[in-house]
Amino acid sequence: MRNERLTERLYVALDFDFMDEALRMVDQLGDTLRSYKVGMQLFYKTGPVILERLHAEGCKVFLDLKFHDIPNTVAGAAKSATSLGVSMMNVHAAGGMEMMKRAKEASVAAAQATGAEPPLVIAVTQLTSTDQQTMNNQIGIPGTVEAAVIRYAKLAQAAGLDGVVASGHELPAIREACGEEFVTVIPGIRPKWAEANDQKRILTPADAMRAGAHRLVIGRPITHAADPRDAARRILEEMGEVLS
Ligand SMILES: O=c1ccn([C@@H]2O[C@H](COP(=O)(O)O)[C@@H](O)[C@H]2O)c(=O)[nH]1
Repeated sequence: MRNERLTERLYVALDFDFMDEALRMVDQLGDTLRSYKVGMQLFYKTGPVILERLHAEGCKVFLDLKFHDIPNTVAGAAKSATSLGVSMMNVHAAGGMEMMKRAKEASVAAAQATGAEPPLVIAVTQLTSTDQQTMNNQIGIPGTVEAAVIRYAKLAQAAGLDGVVASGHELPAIREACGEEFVTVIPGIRPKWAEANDQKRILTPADAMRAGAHRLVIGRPITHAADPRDAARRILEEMGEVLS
């Protein structure tokens, strides 16, 4: 996975209200980037047609709907999402072992039924917008964020999932606990020149690559930039410098 081309290791979050805006961004970025994340904001407005349009452009899609429900419902959602041809989808690790296991099994079965490559199914651990204080005092999870993330990551791995979404801060501990092959997808990425916005556990693209991230997810530093293509190029350059 680390041998993937740089452009395949950076997913741009298409957090837009309308399909036209999202497709304009894809057009603007051109061949600089071809991997996109579609989340709730856009998918709930457009439905699967946005995925068809991105696939028709030859882009890879991470469907970020963060399923969290009873195992039977999440298994059904994973089956439906797999039929949409996405290359990666996610569930909340807080849904527990059976929910995650059923999601992965349903996804593999749905892909096998059509002879398609099964998507990666990964688990969201602790959102990058939460810090220690919020986690302990509001959500009520005791201990450090890192300990909570590792607990979720080990549970996801035991459930047969392919990897996790976490912040770059926990990367070394995840690699130690779950091994090098367990996929790490890292949002909360902020180049030095970008604002943090609502993200709390942030890392620069270079630091995340140095810490061993498989894939980065970046939205606003690219999509809200005056020149998104230039922002994407600068980020890819920063990632590339670490690898060279
Ligand atoms: O812990 C998480 C899980 C998912 N996300 C998603 O990633 C992008 C980040 O966008 P930015 O504009 O770069 O902040 C966004 O779509 C989130 O839904 C996350 O940030 N943290």
